[in-house]
Amino acid sequence: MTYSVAIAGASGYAGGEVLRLLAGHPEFEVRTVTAHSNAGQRLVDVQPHLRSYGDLMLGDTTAENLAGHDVVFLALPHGSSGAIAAQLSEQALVIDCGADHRLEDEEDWTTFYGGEFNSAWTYGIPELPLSTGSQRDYLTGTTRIAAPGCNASAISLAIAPGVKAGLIDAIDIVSVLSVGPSGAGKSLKVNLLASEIMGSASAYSVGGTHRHTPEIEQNLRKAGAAEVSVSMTPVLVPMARGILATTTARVKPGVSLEQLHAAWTSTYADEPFVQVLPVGEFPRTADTIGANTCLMGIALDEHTGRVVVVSALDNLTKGTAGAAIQSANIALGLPETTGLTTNGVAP
Ligand SMILES: NC(=O)C1=CN([C@@H]2O[C@H](COP(=O)(O)OP(=O)(O)OC[C@H]3O[C@@H](n4cnc5c(N)ncnc54)[C@H](OP(=O)(O)O)[C@@H]3O)[C@@H](O)[C@H]2O)C=CC1
Ligand SMILES: CC(=O)N[C@@H](CCC(=O)OP(=O)(O)O)C(=O)O
Repeated sequence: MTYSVAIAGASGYAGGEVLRLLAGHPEFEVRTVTAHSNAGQRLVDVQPHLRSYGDLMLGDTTAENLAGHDVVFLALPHGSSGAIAAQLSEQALVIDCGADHRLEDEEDWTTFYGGEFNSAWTYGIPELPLSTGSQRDYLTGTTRIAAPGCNASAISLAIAPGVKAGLIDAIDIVSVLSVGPSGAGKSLKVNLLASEIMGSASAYSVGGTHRHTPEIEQNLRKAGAAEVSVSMTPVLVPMARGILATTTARVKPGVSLEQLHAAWTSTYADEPFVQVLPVGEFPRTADTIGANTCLMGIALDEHTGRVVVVSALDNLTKGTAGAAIQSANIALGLPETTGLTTNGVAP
């Protein structure tokens, strides 16, 4: 069966990555693409790397233009997808790449985002370990999916195995991330100019203010944490895409590196897209670019009694579009890996 697909926000980075991946998806046929300021242009003129779409035109992002498709990907700014999604058929599979449907707690939404609160949809990290099973179990047959935040994916996947196995103390999780500017989208911002970014590294959302904090804590509660607190600090670095998260947590007394490595390895043993490296090896963002993979390496800092997990992923692929397509595959009962690759581009 071929599913007809519409993509809203097709002129942006996330929408562009959905389109790049869907060009190789045998079951999905992209029929409609929409944009905002770029509506009325040819897709390829706005996204010149997407040559396979020929003369496909960008329409306006309206519920009418998105209606009548089997699958709709929304890659819109926060706060824009809630209203449009509410007008789409309940039969259509809708995947929101933005944050509008990720959080379950209205207070968290108000504190970190503000504006109208929308109810949470089925969360789109299939491999996320839950106290029983994994998030995959909830995705089959769903028609509404909230794709995850990219930093939230890198940190949640890195530390949830230790929470689930009861090997770490979830009340003191600290993560510092190196992130590329494409995570901030395509719109012009002074702090994202090449002249500001090249040759410099700068922290942002410092001091517990990053919007992904409640999303990660929500994930870790579902992994089994009774109490959880996460302190995360992203650092903007000069690489177009990619995230390298270094996440640490105190281990329970007597826990060894072998136990930690075994817990992480067994959690992801059957996962095609999450891979735990052998002891002593740590991932590079370069090996994940364009791939739907999250790679991670684990160490035990015996001096401080903390596990150190280094995880890498491409914010636009496994961090957004790849996770969205993987989750859509599961929802529709297709093989989960359809249209997705574990191979990146190198160098
Ligand atoms: N970039 C990333 O790594 C990640 C992004 N996401 C999420 O995906 C969504 C899209 O992000 P991203 O692609 O990076 O952002 P971009 O700024 O690159 O793209 C935004 C898209 O939304 C359209 N748009 C802008 N304003 C409006 C509006 N008022 N109404 C409707 N459409 C509008 C733009 O159209 P036009 O260009 O024509 O104006 C463009 O197609 C966001 O919610 C983001 O948080 C999630 C995870 C990671
Ligand atoms: C560099 C940069 O600004 N990165 C973004 C990543 C955003 C993302 O993952 O997506 P959502 O906005 O959909 O949550 C950030 O840290 O907020």
